[in-house]
Amino acid sequence: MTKRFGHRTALDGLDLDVPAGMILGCLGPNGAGKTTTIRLLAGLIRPTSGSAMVFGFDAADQYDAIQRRIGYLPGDFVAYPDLTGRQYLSYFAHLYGGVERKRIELLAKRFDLDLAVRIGALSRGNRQKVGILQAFMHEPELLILDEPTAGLDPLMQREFRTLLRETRDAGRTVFLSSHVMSEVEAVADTVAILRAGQLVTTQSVQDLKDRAADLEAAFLDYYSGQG
Ligand SMILES: Nc1ncnc2c1ncn2[C@@H]1O[C@H](COP(=O)(O)OP(=O)(O)OP(=O)(O)O)[C@@H](O)[C@H]1O
Repeated sequence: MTKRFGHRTALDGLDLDVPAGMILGCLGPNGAGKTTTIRLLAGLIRPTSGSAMVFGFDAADQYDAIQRRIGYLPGDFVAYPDLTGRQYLSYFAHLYGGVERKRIELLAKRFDLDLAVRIGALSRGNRQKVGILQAFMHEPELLILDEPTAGLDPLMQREFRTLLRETRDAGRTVFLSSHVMSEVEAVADTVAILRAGQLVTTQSVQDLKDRAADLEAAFLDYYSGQG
């Protein structure tokens, strides 16, 4: 895929496969094209050339065919401030074709989120939890998550990682972006590194661990173009 915004090239011929049943972590410096990739996969924007195929459907042109099968968490998650978490999630549950209320309540309990509070009155991390529930509650086959742990405290990050592993172990697929190599290392099976709109490398996390004595240093080399 190539995506241009005016004269600016956000993605420059990106060719990437996300294997089913895996967690793929997408890393890269600011402006590398991670969010653009995610928005293309989620069918929110159209590539300038090329295509994003999800379950064999064109994500932008055949969005209706994939909508209920994906869970999307935007990087800048914002929700209607006047609704409570419960009202907001019920609305989306309806759009998704129905979600068991019990499942929403269980997820909320797990993340220590009070669904009776107005979203506008929640802290940033607690708002992010509403976004996480929205993405996961209908148990989609593919999760597309833009910096999902932003704002979460360490305990909640740990809970979120457990949820990701359960999701993968249930045979579902996760594509997530992150700035934090240690986060990707902790959960992902595969890492894709973008730089300046291009794919620098895709590698299994285990391979990287085996090869690099200092993983953080290896990643920084990739980031800066030395790798
Ligand atoms: N709507 C837009 N209009 C113009 N330029 C855009 C738009 N969206 C993204 N870009 C540009 O495309 C490039 C890639 O941006 P993108 O947000 O995908 O990067 P990123 O890897 O997610 O960065 P970060 O780590 O800072 O979130 C940047 O140069 C950005 O300025």
